[in-house]
Amino acid sequence: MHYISTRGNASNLDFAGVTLAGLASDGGLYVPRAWPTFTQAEIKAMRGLTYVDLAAKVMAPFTAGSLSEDELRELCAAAYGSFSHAAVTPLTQLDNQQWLLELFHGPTLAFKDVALQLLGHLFERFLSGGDKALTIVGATSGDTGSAAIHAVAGRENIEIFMLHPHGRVSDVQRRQMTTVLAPNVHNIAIEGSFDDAQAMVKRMFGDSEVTSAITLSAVNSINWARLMAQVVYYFWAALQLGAPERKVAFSVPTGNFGDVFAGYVAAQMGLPVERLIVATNVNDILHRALAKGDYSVGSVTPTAAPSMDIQVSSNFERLLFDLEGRDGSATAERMKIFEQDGKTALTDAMRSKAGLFQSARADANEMSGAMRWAYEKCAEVIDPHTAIAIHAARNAGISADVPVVTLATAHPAKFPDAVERATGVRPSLPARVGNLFDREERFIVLPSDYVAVRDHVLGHAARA
Ligand SMILES: Cc1ncc(COP(=O)(O)O)c(C=O)c1O
Ligand SMILES: N[C@@H](CCOP(=O)(O)O)C(=O)O
Repeated sequence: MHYISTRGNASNLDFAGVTLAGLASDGGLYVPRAWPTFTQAEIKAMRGLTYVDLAAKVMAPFTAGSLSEDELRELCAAAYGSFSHAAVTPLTQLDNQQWLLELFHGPTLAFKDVALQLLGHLFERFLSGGDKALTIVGATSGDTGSAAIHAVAGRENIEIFMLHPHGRVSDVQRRQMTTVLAPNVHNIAIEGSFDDAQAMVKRMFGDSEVTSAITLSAVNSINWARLMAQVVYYFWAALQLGAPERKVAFSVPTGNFGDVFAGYVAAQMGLPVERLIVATNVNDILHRALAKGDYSVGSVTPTAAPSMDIQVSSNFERLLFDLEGRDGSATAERMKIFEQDGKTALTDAMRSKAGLFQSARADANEMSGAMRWAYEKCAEVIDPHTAIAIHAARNAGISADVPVVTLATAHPAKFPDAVERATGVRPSLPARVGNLFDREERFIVLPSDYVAVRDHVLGHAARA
């Protein structure tokens, strides 16, 4: 399998290459040269597989040339062995139509673990025996940070720098990062927003002072391997609900557009998907883009679903590339205008090509209402991000015979205050997380200034 950049001006790489590279050298994101597909018979034959076996089967076409299906299965077994539920990502029924896909049974209680536990093993495999030392730089609005840190803490030849917006993540989210005291972990609180942090991370990949000195890699969903691992659970859920004979709709709490893009990839591979519902909070740039063609950056409003307080969604570029007919120059031009002006308009033709997507926005009351509905009518305590997608799922007008699966992206105990306000229930942290509030924290605060952050990274980076 070969990978190309969405901006058409970087070397093509194999799977090992894109995993280590993270972002393409032209600023674009790597995508497979063509979407691999399964026949309906092949999908039917996946029924009944364990999560690990299914993961190896679904991902094998993407790793071909770098890892065999057997090698991949071994890595998946190691990655998913750390999950607290035997089903890895269990499916729970809410009512006659609504289902929850619980993605929070990994070590840090969010869907990020599904991909990042595997990515830790992939890094180790691709670095082993060589003399490369990797410097990972990532941005987090709360969940990627701890999942990535837990995946690489203490690993040899890797230093990780994680940027989070100072004071804008929950206490649990911050402590899940800052109480990991392994010497290769560097937490940086930025006096700015997640978008500021993400922009600095991307800028480092194009900065020759950085790239000539150290080998950079990414743990955010700009790294293709992240998305690849997230495709699996769409197959997992749909197969249990009757695929490939029956279509399934998914409702996805969305910020950086990675999780829902993984659903789009599953559909490109042949999974019968009825609809992908892109659910946003009041930071609704993606809702405006899909509903009206207006992809324009506004200012970020802090919400009780802080992981989705995002304006510039990295993976939307991967969709734009497909909507532009996989034309790298056209995508590069569009992204250049977007980076300059903070806006770009989707044509009607592009919007109609994106017809699999439907979008919705939930405000604070709608989010709380969905938490209350889940608790009072279905006896489920859900987190604020999941609630946004539940609100969208219940109001999407999907035909009653189509199951709707909401991706439950975080454990409610990550956001106890918001959950308690809505339901009266204060969820407690699972024992496996330990007592975060008794542990020492370590992080530094830096201004939202690219040079200050870059110099800090260069001063502490991994060197072979
Ligand atoms: C709990 C939670 N839900 C939803 C999202 C949004 O996912 P994505 O950025 O893949 O759109 C995030 C952040 O990524 C998150 O941490
Ligand atoms: N919500 C995310 C933001 C980063 O998203 P990613 O999927 O691109 O890593 C977070 O929790 O950090």
